Amino acid sequence: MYKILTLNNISPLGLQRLPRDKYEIGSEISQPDGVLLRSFKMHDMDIPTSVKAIGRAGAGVNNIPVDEMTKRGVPVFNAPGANANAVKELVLAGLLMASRNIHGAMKFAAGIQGDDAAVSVAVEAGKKNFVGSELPSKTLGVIGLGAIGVRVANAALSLGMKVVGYDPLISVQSAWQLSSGVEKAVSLDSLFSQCDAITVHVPLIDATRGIVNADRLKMMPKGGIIVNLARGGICDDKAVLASLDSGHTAAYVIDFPTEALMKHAKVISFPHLGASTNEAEENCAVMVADSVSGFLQDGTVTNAVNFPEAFMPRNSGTRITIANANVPNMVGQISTILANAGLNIADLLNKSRGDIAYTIIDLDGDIDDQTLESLRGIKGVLSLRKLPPVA
Ligand SMILES: NC(=O)C1=CN([C@@H]2O[C@H](COP(=O)(O)OP(=O)(O)OC[C@H]3O[C@@H](n4cnc5c(N)ncnc54)[C@H](O)[C@@H]3O)[C@@H](O)[C@H]2O)C=CC1
Ligand SMILES: O=C(O)C(=O)COP(=O)(O)O
Repeated sequence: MYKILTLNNISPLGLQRLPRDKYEIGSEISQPDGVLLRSFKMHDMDIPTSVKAIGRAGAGVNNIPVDEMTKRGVPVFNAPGANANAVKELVLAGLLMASRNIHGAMKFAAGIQGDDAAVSVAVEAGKKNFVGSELPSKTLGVIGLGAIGVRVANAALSLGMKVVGYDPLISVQSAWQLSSGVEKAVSLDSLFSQCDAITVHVPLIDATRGIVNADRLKMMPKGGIIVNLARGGICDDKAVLASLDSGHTAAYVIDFPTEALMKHAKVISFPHLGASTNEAEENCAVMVADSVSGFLQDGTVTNAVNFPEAFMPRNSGTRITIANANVPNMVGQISTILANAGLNIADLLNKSRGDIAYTIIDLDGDIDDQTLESLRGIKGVLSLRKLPPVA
């Protein structure tokens, strides 16, 4: 029986992938084998040593101590692209709300009092205060061309916008999906100087913290729009507020409001709603439940942010999986210990990613505790699991 601790509500469709005869799931589980979560902040949590896998039903993993888990040999899975369409749609909504002054106009309409005739007079008199502008002929800058950024860039093109993208680390898959109509910015400064609206779709990491700052906001033409549905901290909020107050920036759309942002008339605040659609919640939960169960039951690795992809079909024997430092002669030491124990390797897969390597070994026979301890004792081994033969 595997024990799964949930730290947020996870869509039932995802939890159904973990059958009750094999999984005990709950928010109060002690000594869990796996953890499923969304935005719960795990940094201050004492993560039990029983945890073998963590599954983030979403994209961003800045709420998880990934480096610490890597040192423990614990994979952290996420759900790449599973909520990207949901975020894209809210970005477009935010862009339209800002460019058509919908936020202020709705507040005005909701505040009108009187009978139908009075309402009609107020509507016709008041609408001139909310004149907006249309998207075609405007230039959108997209920072980060991953699952979300590519979808936003392609959608903005189809709405008639000129689109400029910036992502020095763009993946081959994203490059394939990106419309050829999206122009490449040579630098962030160049992107800011040519864009009427800018949207960020990068993870919050040291390199991206504060990339939208006072100097860059000044490079934008007057009346610009900033959209941040990625993470608080990617934009320097104080600088954005100052730019809104000076009249240089027209609107700031944010999915991570703060007290100061929420009070500001030119800020459109959403309550971290980007991924909150039924479809995205289901997609994320299913994807990450499959990854976590694949790892717990078979030691396979799909969509981990800190482990190499690793899949080897299961034969009927005992399987061992080992995460270790990516240094020479680890497989040599492992196979020597197995050979000395008289164990034949039926199949073996060894993959590496950065500082970590991961090995799956199917054995012809069973492995005893002493041999497992010898393997654990190899310098550089971070975690080792023995998976019973498939029934
Ligand atoms: N508001 C919400 O509910 C949601 C927010 N997000 C946020 O959006 C972020 C992006 O999500 P996805 O597009 O799914 O991730 P992704 O991993 O597919 O794309 C991120 C892109 O950022 C690029 N990048 C990394 N560092 C960069 C840098 N310094 N400059 C420019 N580009 C850089 C990467 O090369 C990659 O192409 C997530 O990390 C998360 O923080 C994601 C989903 C929902
Ligand atoms: O996937 C992400 O990065 C998100 O920010 C979504 O967060 P949530 O799952 O809605 O708490």
